[in-house]
Amino acid sequence: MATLEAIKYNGGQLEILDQLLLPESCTFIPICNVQDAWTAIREMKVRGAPAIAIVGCLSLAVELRKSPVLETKEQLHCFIKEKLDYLVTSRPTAVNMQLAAESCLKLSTLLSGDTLVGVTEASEAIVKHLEAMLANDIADNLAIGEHGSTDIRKKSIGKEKLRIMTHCNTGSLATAGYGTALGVIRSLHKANVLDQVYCTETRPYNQGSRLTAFELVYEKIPATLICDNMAAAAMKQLKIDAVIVGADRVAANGDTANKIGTYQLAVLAKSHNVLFYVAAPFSSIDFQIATGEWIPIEERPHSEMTHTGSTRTAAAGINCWNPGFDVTPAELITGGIVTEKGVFKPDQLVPLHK
Ligand SMILES: CSC[C@H]1O[C@H](OP(=O)(O)O)[C@H](O)[C@@H]1O
Repeated sequence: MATLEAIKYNGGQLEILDQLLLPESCTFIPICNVQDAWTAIREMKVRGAPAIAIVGCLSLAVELRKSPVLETKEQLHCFIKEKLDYLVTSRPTAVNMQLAAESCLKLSTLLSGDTLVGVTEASEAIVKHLEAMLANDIADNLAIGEHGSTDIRKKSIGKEKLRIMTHCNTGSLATAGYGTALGVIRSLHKANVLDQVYCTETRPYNQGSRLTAFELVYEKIPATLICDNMAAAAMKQLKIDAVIVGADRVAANGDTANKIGTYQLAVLAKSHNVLFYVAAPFSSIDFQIATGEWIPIEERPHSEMTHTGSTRTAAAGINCWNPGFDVTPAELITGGIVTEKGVFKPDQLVPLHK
C-alpha cells in the first residue's frame, strides 16, 4: 500500500495536503509562489523539518519555471537569494530550509563563475537541483528506515516482537514520504517484528493524535494512542523496548532539538532503561553549531494551547508558555542517531561531515 503523501509536485505545479484539516479532511491546496509557501509553513499547513525545506524549495522552482528568465546570472543569483532568505524566516528551529538554501546558493555561485554557462542554462540547473529534493528525501528515509530497524533488532536480542514509542509526527506527513522515525517503524513493521507502536498525542498541535495516528491507521500498522502524560506509566507497565523520535536540528555534538516533550521522553527512557533513538537525515544536522544551546526555539501562538479549533478550553486571561521544541542532550540519545548513512553515536557525527 502506498504511504500517504503531503506534497504533490509535477513540473512546476505544487500542491500540499493542508494538515490543519487532518484527520477529518484530506484537502490539497495549491502553492503558486514563495509567499504561498512561506505562509503555509508559518501556519503549519505543512510542517516537519524535511517537508518545510522541500515545499520551500519547490515553491522557488515553481516561480523560476513561471517567470521569464532574467537577463544575467547575477540577477538570477540575487533573485533566488532574496527568495531563499525569506523562506528561511518562515520557522526558526528546523535547519533543513537553511541548509537547502545554502546548497542552492552555492550552486548558483558556481554557475555564476562558469563563463561557459549562460543564464538560461543556470536557471534550468537550479530548478533541477531544487526539484531533486523530493526523490532525495524519500531515498534518505528508506535508508533511515532500514538502518534503524536493523539496529533496534540487533540491540533487542531475544525479543520476537517489539514495542516502540514515538512522539509527534515524523512520517509521510513530515517528509517527502516514508518518514524518519516513522520510517524506522514502517521498516520494523515490514520485517514483521513490530508488536505495537505507542504514539503520543503531542500537545498542543496534536501531531501524534491527528497525523501519526492517521498514518498508522491508514497503513494498518498496530498502534495505540497515549496522552503525553502517560509516557512514564507506559514505559513501566507496557514494557516499551525503544523510543524513536525525529529531529528538527541536530547540533554537531548530537544535542537534538525536536518537538516539545521529546526531552522528557529521553529522561524517562533513561530512568526506565529504554533505548532512545533520534532518526534524522544529514539534511537536519547543523555542523555550524557546536551544541544544542545555540538552537533557536520557536515560540508558537498561545491560542494553540487555549483553544481547540475555535473553542476556548483554557481559562481566559491565563498566561501561557508555548515553546514548539526542546533540546535533548546527546548523552540521553542512548540508541544512537539513525541517518541515511547508518546509526551513529552522537560523538561520531563530526568526522562524517564532508
Ligand atoms: C521528520 S522531522 C519532523 C519533526 O518536525 C516536527 O515539528 P513540527 O510539526 O512543529 O514541524 C517535530 O519536531 C518532528 O519531530
